[in-house]
Amino acid sequence: MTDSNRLRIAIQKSGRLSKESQKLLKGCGVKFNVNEQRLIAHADNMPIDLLRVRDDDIPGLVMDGVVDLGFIGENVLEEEQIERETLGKPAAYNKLRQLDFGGCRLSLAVPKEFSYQDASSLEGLRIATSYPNLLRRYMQQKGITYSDCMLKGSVEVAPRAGLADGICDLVSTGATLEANGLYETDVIYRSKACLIQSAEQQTPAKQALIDKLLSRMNGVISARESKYILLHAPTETLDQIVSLLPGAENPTVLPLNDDSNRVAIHAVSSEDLFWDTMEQLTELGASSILVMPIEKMMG
Ligand SMILES: Nc1ncnc2c1ncn2[C@@H]1O[C@H](COP(=O)(O)OP(=O)(O)OP(=O)(O)O)[C@@H](O)[C@H]1O
Ligand SMILES: O=P(O)(O)OC[C@H]1O[C@H](OP(=O)(O)OP(=O)(O)O)[C@H](O)[C@@H]1O
Ligand SMILES: [Mg+2]
Repeated sequence: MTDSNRLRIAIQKSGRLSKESQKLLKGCGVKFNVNEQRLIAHADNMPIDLLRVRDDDIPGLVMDGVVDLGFIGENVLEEEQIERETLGKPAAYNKLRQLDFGGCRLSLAVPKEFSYQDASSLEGLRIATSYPNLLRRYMQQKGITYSDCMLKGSVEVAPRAGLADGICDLVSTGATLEANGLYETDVIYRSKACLIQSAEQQTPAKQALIDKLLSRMNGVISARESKYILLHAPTETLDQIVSLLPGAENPTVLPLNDDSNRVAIHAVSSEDLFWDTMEQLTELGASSILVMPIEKMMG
C-alpha cells in the first residue's frame, strides 16, 4: 500500500535520464538508496517515494494523478499529450521546470543515397518512428502525406531492412545515424528533460514539499551552471578584465598586501570560463586565475 501523505515521484528505472534524475534529487538533499530489483525506493529523510518505471509510462502516471511528480523527456511528454488529447483522455499537467540534462532532438533522416530537397521529398513514402504524433504534427503543418511504420526501437535500421524510406528518431551526437548510413534532414522537435507535476490539487503539506524541492532544484541547477572565479588583476585593466567575465555582476574587488597596483577579484560567473577567455585575461595582466565549481546557491 502506498501512503498518500508521501510525495510520489516517477523516475526512469534505467536509461538516459535515470542517473541524472537521481543525482538531482540527491543534490536537493533527498536521501535514498535504489535497489535495482525494486520498483519503489523510499527516501529516509523526507516523506518521498520514488517509483522507478519505463520512461514511456511517466507522462500518463502524472496525467492520471497516480504520481505527483515525474522526471521526463519533453519529447515523450509531448508525444503522450497529443496521443491522449486525440483519444480524449486526461492530458493536463504542470511543467515545473526544464532541466539541464537529456538534451536531444527529434529529426527526420534519410539514407545517404536519397536525394533530399525538403520534407516534400518524403511525399507518399514510408517513415519509421517511435513518435507518430510529433511526426504527424510536423508533416501536417507542411501538408505532406506519408505512411508510418511504428517501431519502439532500432528505428535507424528500418531503411536498410527495407521497412521504410526514412526515419524520424532522436539524435544527439549523430553517431547512430552515421553508423547506419543515414543523414539528418529536418529537426522537428528540440527536447530536454523536465520536471512535471500532476494537475490535481495537492494537500498543503505536499505542495509545500514540492515548492521546497523546486527551490532547491533551482539552486542546484544554477550552481551547476555557474563558476566561482578568483584572480589578481592590474588596477589599470580592472574594468576590461571584469567585462570579460561572463555574466559576472558586481564582483568583489579586494586590495592585495604590499601591491597597490594590483587587486584581487572574486566573482560568480553564470557560465564556465573557457580557455580562450582565460588567455585574454592573462594578456590583460591577470594572474593566479582560479575557476572553481559551486556546490549550492540560494538567494
Ligand atoms: N542520445 C541522447 N542524448 C541525450 N538524451 C537522449 C538521447 N537519447 C534519448 N535521450 C533522452 O532520454 C530519454 C530516454 O532515453 P532512453 O534511450 O533511455 O529511453 P528508452 O529506451 O525509451 O527507455 P525505457 O526503457 O525507460 O523506455 C529520451 O526520451 C530523450 O528525452
Ligand atoms: O545521436 P546519438 O548520440 O548517436 O544518439 C541517438 C541515439 O540515442 C538514443 O538511443 P540510446 O543510445 O539511448 O539507446 P536505445 O535505442 O536503447 O534507447 C536514440 O534513440 C538514438 O538511437
Ligand atoms: Mg521508453
